[in-house]
Amino acid sequence: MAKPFLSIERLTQQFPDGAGGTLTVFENATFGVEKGEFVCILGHSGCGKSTIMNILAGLAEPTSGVVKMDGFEVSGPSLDRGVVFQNYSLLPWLSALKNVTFGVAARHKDWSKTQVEEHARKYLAQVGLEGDVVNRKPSQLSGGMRQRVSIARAFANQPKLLLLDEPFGALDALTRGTIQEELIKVWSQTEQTVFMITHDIDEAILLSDRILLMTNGPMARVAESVEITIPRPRNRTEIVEHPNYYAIRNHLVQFLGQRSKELAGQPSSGDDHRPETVRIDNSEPAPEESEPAVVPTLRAVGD
Ligand SMILES: Nc1ncnc2c1ncn2[C@@H]1O[C@H](COP(=O)(O)OP(=O)(O)OP(=O)(O)O)[C@@H](O)[C@H]1O
Repeated sequence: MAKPFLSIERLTQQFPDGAGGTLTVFENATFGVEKGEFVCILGHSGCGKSTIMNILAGLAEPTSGVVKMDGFEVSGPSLDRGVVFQNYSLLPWLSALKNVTFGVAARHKDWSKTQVEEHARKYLAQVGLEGDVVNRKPSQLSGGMRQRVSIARAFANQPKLLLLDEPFGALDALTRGTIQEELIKVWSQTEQTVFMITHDIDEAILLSDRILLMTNGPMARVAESVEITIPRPRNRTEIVEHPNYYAIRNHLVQFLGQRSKELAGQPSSGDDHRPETVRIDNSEPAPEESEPAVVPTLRAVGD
């Protein structure tokens, strides 16, 4: 089988537990991400999502296991992997525009100043930042605007892999909704590969091609890969009308509310440690002469 663009193989992370022992946060995490795919990871606090993200970014080393991108092992940070954190991480002394041109100029040393600026302005405009506002410093922008600059900066650098660590976590619901749609727009125009952490189930369904589900830590693992069988383009108001929406949502809620605990600490069933693929599709006619479809038990559990 061909290797995916991004391949995470048997990643294990241990830390000292503070009492002289060892804490195994996750064990043998194994999954792939295809080129151009948008994948979200969901799991309870402490299962190791940010640790996985830091390893993918090259900011941390796993205890064991490897990450390969385009066939090469990832080690150390690189312009090929862009990261957007929750807390914006903009350079406070530079304007919004300069925060974006900074990376673009570093990546395209042969471009003229005008070329760099046009490129940066194009990405800022895609997230709704046009005109004089791009000359403001981060302290003169709202939280939502700052996060828009972070997203524009990340996409403008055109990394092979974009890592988003709860990029909307600090935003109010309305701003969050608008920026989610802007993110979809930029992503669909660039076809970049995105790996994102979120705690928001509806956000994950809206944005993802696939959602990875982690069991609770310690000894967490990536247990399921849930396909989002809802066609694009998607928008927040119409997506809930799709026949698959609540079936997928209930499956995710049930996993996070119940199965993530039940499966905690259990080793993966197969030798390859890959997550089980879950495909829920009520919009397809049932194929004839096939096994009866396994319908996941639906159970309402509060978030
Ligand atoms: N440098 C470190 N040293 C020791 N323990 C650490 C270190 N970094 C993370 N941990 C521990 O590893 C576990 C996983 O942390 P991580 O931040 O990756 O979880 P998470 O799933 O992203 O959580 P959240 O959803 O709350 O952000 C936690 O128990 C945390 O205390």
